[in-house]
Amino acid sequence: MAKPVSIEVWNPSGKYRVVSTKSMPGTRWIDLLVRQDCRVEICTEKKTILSVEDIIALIGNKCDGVIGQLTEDWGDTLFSALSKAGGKAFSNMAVGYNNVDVDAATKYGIAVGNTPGVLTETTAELAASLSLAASRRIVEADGFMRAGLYDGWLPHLFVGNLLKGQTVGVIGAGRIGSAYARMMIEGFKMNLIYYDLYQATRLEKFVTAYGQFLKASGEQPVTWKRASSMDEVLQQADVISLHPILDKTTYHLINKERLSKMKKEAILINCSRGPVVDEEALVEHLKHNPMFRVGLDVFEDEPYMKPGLADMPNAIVVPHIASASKWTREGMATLAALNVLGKIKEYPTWSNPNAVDPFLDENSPPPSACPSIVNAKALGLPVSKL
Ligand SMILES: NC(=O)c1ccc[n+]([C@@H]2O[C@H](COP(=O)([O-])OP(=O)(O)OC[C@H]3O[C@@H](n4cnc5c(N)ncnc54)[C@H](O)[C@@H]3O)[C@@H](O)[C@H]2O)c1
Ligand SMILES: O=C(O)[C@H](O)CO
Repeated sequence: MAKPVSIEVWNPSGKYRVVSTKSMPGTRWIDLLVRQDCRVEICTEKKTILSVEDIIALIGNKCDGVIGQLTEDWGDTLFSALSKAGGKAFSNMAVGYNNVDVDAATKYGIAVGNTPGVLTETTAELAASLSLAASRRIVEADGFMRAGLYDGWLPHLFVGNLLKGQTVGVIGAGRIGSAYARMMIEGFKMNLIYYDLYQATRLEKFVTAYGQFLKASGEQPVTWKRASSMDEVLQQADVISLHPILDKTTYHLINKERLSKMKKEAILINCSRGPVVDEEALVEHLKHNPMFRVGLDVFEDEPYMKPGLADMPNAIVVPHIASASKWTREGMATLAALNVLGKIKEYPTWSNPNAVDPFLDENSPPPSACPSIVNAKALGLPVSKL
């Protein structure tokens, strides 16, 4: 028998039971659920990653919907348990949902929500921060200062790379990849080369217009190129940032062979998902190429790092914090709660999950719609006309 899991309860007499596997930032998400007659149960277990068994215990015999986290394994077992408990909806508090078996959810008629849009700029800002930190060796230099090693200015001390005029490579030019590209182009006047399965038309138009503006101001214009293969990006770019989804096509997209195609002094940034990079091959590459640098927010076996990575001075590592701004995390909690609430209330799905601002305005009630349901089509859910 599954052991009991500790919880905090809001609105005990609410008609619909909604479980959140973690405490989430802000209180708006709780208020919105409570106002619509939900009893909200928040798991208060101390351990960071809940097991399938823990979550089954949380779901119990009657549960209308669950808000879960990207660290949890939402497969057939959990969707079967949720369906038996009368559940209709699950939402990840994340845009990525590689931890969710969407087909299994669809089989049980359960909607799967995610939280796009609200974290686009925040995640892109961390990728940009890592790009700067790696190119100017900020973390190494900080450690040097704190160790009391600085004894005066020297011409060779922590010499890094100038970004201006160099080429930024983006692999996966979707929402976040495009926002990152704009930051690097507008901020540092870098040229763009990108690879995606689809054409990033808006991004191309932006770079063209910005290039014309620079030219008209007597400056060197920036340029863009859509690469016909990923290797073209790897060979030509000075800074490469990875922003695809994680699926079978992107698993170990960056491996030993592909690393060897990159420039010796290139910078690689990963704020997508850890398994997009073969981390063992990366550690070897870092060892043999001291001027090659990486900035990593995500890891292949989170929360662990592959042996040797933490010892590499040419690696900057942060613990999956790319979306960690207060506004964004509160917004993610709101979108996840509204996905679950909307399905319970049989609201239609929002027509454009990239335009979620109306759900985030704290001064007005959110639209009566589910902000983003990834299996809406498969479930035949209606689309909002709002
Ligand atoms: N580190 C973090 O905290 C953090 C935060 C947000 C998102 N993410 C990750 O970033 C991912 C992207 O988010 P998004 O909102 O930009 O999604 P998105 O769907 O807008 O963009 C993903 C892009 O990847 C492209 N793509 C898919 N397969 C590809 C392939 N084989 N080769 C090249 N491109 C491919 C798609 O065409 C799409 O343009 C999420 O799925 C998530 O895993 C991480
Ligand atoms: O996919 C996501 O949303 C991130 O990994 C966490 O913000």
